[in-house]
Amino acid sequence: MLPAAEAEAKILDLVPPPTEVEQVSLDDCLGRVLAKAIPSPLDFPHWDNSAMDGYAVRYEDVQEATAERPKLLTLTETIPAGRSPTLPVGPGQAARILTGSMLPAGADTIVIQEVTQRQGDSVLVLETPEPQQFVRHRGSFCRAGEALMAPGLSIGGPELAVLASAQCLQVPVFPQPRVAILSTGDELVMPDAPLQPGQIVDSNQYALAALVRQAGRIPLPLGIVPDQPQALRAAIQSALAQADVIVSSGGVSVGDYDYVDEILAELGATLHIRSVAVKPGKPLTVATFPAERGTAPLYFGLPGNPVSALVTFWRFVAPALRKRSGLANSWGPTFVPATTRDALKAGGQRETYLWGKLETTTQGYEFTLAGGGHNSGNLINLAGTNAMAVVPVGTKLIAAGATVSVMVVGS
Ligand SMILES: Nc1nc2c(c(=O)[nH]1)N[C@H]1C(S)=C(S)[C@@H](COP(=O)(O)OP(=O)(O)OC[C@H]3O[C@@H](n4cnc5c(N)ncnc54)[C@H](O)[C@@H]3O)O[C@H]1N2
Ligand code: MOO
Ligand SMILES: [Mg+2]
Repeated sequence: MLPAAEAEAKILDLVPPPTEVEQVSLDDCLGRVLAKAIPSPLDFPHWDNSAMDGYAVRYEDVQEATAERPKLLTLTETIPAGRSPTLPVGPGQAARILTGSMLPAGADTIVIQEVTQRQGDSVLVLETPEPQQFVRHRGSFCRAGEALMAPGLSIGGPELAVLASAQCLQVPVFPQPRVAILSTGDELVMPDAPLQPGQIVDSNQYALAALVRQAGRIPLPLGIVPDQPQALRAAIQSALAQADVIVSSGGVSVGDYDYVDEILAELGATLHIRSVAVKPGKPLTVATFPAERGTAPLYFGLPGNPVSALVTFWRFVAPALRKRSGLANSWGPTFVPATTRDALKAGGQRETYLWGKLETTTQGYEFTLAGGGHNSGNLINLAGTNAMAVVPVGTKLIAAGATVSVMVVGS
């Protein structure tokens, strides 16, 4: 059994970063990954402008202004945002300026209106400002030609704002990996089928498609595959034709109907991992197919137990998808140190994941174990949780009140 950290590193080594680039319109690129650096077409700010409502002045005119000896300046004009100044500010003059307005020639400093007194077409300055105060200088945020953003960034609200500001209407992004999802098992039926004795609903299909979609990738749910070698072979071949990553659940242990590894080998795949020292999730299969076009397809055979499938997805598949999507770094899951409110028990043989709720308190992170059975077949008490406490190999008990590493998995 491979230790979890080694399995993660091995999996990430198998995943090449994407090389193809596609152009997507600005309106459609939320959640995509930027494929190229975006050079700035212009200076940010585009021109010197005011950060406050007040008066644009020449510093030398007001450097000795006080409430007792205010400085009187003659107003040239009012400059609203969105219009160019029409007059320079000469000695003894000021322009009325609003936040975001362009600085007029000659002015170098903004005096906020709170420290002035308006007198018709003139203004009294009652305080000496700092030189150049409240001026946002042209190019001080980013100069034309410099990179606005590096490749590998996930495009969210701030990134969209930058792209829009730079008038980048077509955005270079990496193609999204297509992730085929297969459920193996003769006992599985769709949620609308009446359950016969021995049958259960294929819940993994829903859970895994949701996690793929939440990760911003495209799930291809390919349905239920019976425990028959021919059917499994055909399903994997069909998945290979459509997907970059294949995620199956079930059929990877040592049972009489666990055919996944055997079929993968028959189809020419290289099996890199067959079991990992995690609980739940031990019988995890990771394989690659020879690359026929572009990148070698990656296969994850997750264990069928519902919690095992999700834990192995969060711990191993999600990082691989992040790297495969072109994200620059931080592929691994997020682990935070938390105080556990409950005692955490484990067997000590495998790194053990116990699900529960992570909360932020004034004391820091706190973890509460989900009530009910911590059994890899129990998906019921997984609902409403957002984290997994990790009990390391060799540890059988983490006492209540002690610190534990917690993997953050959702909201
Ligand atoms: N003799 C041994 N038996 C088992 C071992 C072992 O080491 N020696 N490992 C156990 C562990 S740990 C796990 S985890 C499971 C993994 O089994 P498989 O990946 O082969 O999965 P299946 O046998 O097909 O199913 C296991 C379990 O999960 C249910 N299942 C399967 N698919 C779904 C689905 N899509 N939705 C909901 N539930 C699903 C299935 O009905 C079984 O109950 O093996 C242990 N056995
Ligand atoms: O690894 Mo299994 O996932 O313990 O139930
Ligand atoms: Mg089995």
